[in-house]
Amino acid sequence: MQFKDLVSENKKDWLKVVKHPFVDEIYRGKLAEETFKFYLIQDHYYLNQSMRNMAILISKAENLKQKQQLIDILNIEANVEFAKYQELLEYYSLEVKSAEEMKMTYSNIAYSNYLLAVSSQAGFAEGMAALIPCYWIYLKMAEYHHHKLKENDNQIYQDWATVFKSSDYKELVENMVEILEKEIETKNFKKLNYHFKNSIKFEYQFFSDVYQRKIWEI
Ligand SMILES: Cc1ncc(C[n+]2csc(CCO)c2C)c(N)n1
Repeated sequence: MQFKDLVSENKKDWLKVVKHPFVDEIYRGKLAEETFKFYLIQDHYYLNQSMRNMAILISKAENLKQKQQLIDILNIEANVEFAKYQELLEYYSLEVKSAEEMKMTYSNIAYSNYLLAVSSQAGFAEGMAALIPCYWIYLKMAEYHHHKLKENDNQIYQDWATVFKSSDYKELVENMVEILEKEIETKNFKKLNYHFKNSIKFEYQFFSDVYQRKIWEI
C-alpha cells in the first residue's frame, strides 16, 4: 500500500474539494471580497491551530530526518504563510480576535481540533495521514485551476494563489508525502485512509461554510 492508494481511494471526494466554487472563483478573481475576508479570519485561526499540530507531530517524529523536514515546514508556515495572513488582515483592516471573541464556523472548530486530537492521541503515522490533505489539496487546486490566473485581475487573489503553484510549494508537499509514504503498511492502511478521508471531507466543509459565510448556528 502506498500514498497513491490513498489518493485513488478518495478521488471522488478530493475532486469535489478541488472543484468547489470558492476555489474556482478565487482563481478566476471573481470571489466576493466579503467572502475572502471571512475566509482570512477563519483560516487565521486554523493556521494557528495547524502550527500547534505540527509542533506535536515534530515531538512524535521518530528520526532526525523527519524532524528536520517538519521543522523546515513549520518554519515556512510561521514565517511565510502566517506572516502573509497577518499582512492581508492588516490590509483589509480586519482585527485578529481570540477564539473566544470571534464567531467561528462549525467546520473550523471541528477540523482544527480533530487534527490536534489525532496527533496527540494516535500515532505519528495517523497524525501525518490526517494532516497531509491540508497541504496536498492546495497543490491539487493549483494544478487544476492555475490557467485561470491569466484572466484574474485581482492582485490579492493572484498573490494568494501564486504561492501554491511555485516549485518550492510542490517540493514542500512532496517532502510531507515522502514522510507518510515510509509509514504506510498493509496493516495500518485502513486507519490511515480513515483519517485521510476525514480531513478531505473537512476541507470540503471548511470551504462550504466559508462560501456561505455560515457561522455555527445558535
Ligand atoms: C482549511 C485550510 N486547509 C488547508 C490550508 C493550506 N495550508 C495550511 S498550512 C499550509 C502550509 C503553509 O506553509 C497550507 C498550504 C489552509 N490554508 N486552510
